[in-house]
Amino acid sequence: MTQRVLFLPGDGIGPDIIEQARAVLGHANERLSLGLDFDEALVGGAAIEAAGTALPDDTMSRAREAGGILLGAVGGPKWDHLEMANRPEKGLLGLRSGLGLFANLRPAFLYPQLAEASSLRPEVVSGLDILIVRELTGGIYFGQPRGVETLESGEREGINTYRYNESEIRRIGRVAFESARQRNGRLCSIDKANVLEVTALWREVMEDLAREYPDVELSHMYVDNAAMQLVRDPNQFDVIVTGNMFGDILSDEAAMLTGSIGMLPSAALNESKQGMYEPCHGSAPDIAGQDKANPLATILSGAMMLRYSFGMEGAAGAIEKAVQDVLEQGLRTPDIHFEGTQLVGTRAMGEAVLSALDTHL
Ligand SMILES: NC(=O)c1ccc[n+]([C@@H]2O[C@H](COP(=O)([O-])OP(=O)(O)OC[C@H]3O[C@@H](n4cnc5c(N)ncnc54)[C@H](O)[C@@H]3O)[C@@H](O)[C@H]2O)c1
Ligand SMILES: CC(C)[C@H](C(=O)O)[C@@H](O)C(=O)O
Ligand SMILES: [Mg+2]
Repeated sequence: MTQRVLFLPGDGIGPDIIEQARAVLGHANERLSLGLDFDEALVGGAAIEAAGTALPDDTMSRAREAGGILLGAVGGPKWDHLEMANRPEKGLLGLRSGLGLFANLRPAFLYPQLAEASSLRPEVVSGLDILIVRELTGGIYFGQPRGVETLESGEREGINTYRYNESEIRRIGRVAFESARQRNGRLCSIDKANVLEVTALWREVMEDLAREYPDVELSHMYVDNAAMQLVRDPNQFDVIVTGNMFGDILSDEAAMLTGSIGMLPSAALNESKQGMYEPCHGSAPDIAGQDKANPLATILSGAMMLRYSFGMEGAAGAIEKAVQDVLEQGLRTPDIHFEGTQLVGTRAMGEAVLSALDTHL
């Protein structure tokens, strides 16, 4: 059976890193006869330039047809104005909500070879393996009303609304409890229940769900403390579940524990496990087109796609082992480079993964 993969390179370093991930997936596809069929479409600033909108209908319909989507990154100073880009119905947010991709899995895993690149001391971060489960289609990103209004005084007021209903909380909670069950049985729900009603409800629903998962140990933590605990003693966490905005912020923080934002892959899944996969970082306009971006988060996102959307565990594992090999060889893009390792560019890193892959297929 043929499986359609849609590549959405997007903006900035997006095309640089997607080129490498596409080559790696293409190689695995050929060698293992995976039956993947590749498609590509425009999103973000590239789509605004070509079609006048960040999420053209053509892209959306091809996204609906794809079994898995691999996105590079979107955005840049020219397009970040809210009217153009990150509206609930446009660009990346439009893709996420249009496809119902509510469950965002962001694994922060420290490859032992990168301990010295971590922002934390090796002994504090050694063995790090955390899964952040972020709700992705609700919360303050999507709540209505929103906008900027002019008050009677003539002054303007910006409005966003933080809301979650019980079923939204329950369905992301289930994903998190199930993940914790398959891992080490520990789940920490992160909220601001001492201040925000919506997250007090979040906590109540998580407590309710915990009764169905007696084998999972549920704890709760306020988000400010969690931000601190992540850099004090990150190994206390196994699975974390949290809302859209807290998850966005905490996952960038967790990325630095693994060495770089360029190491953190992600999966965004809907109820039928259709998925969009992307590195957690952005379009990095400061290094775009300079052969400096780390392509590993994107390549690892490709591996997550093979695993979650297509059930191709063998091929996914082989890509992950190939990434481990190139790190073992000492190859490093600038973001994870340290003394005694070999500085390489985006292309050389991608090519090295591709060569290493052969030994695992
Ligand atoms: N999922 C996405 O597409 C996504 C995510 C975050 C930000 N953005 C967008 O990206 C643009 C830039 O945002 P930003 O600067 O806040 O965040 P960013 O993640 O693009 O960059 C932050 C810093 O991390 C570095 N960096 C990011 N990815 C890297 C990689 N793979 N290898 C090496 N270094 C890397 C950048 O060079 C920069 O110094 C904005 O338009 C923003 O809206 C998009
Ligand atoms: C670009 C932006 C809309 C996005 C988010 O906030 O979800 C990004 O930061 C991410 O982490 O994927
Ligand atoms: Mg983010």
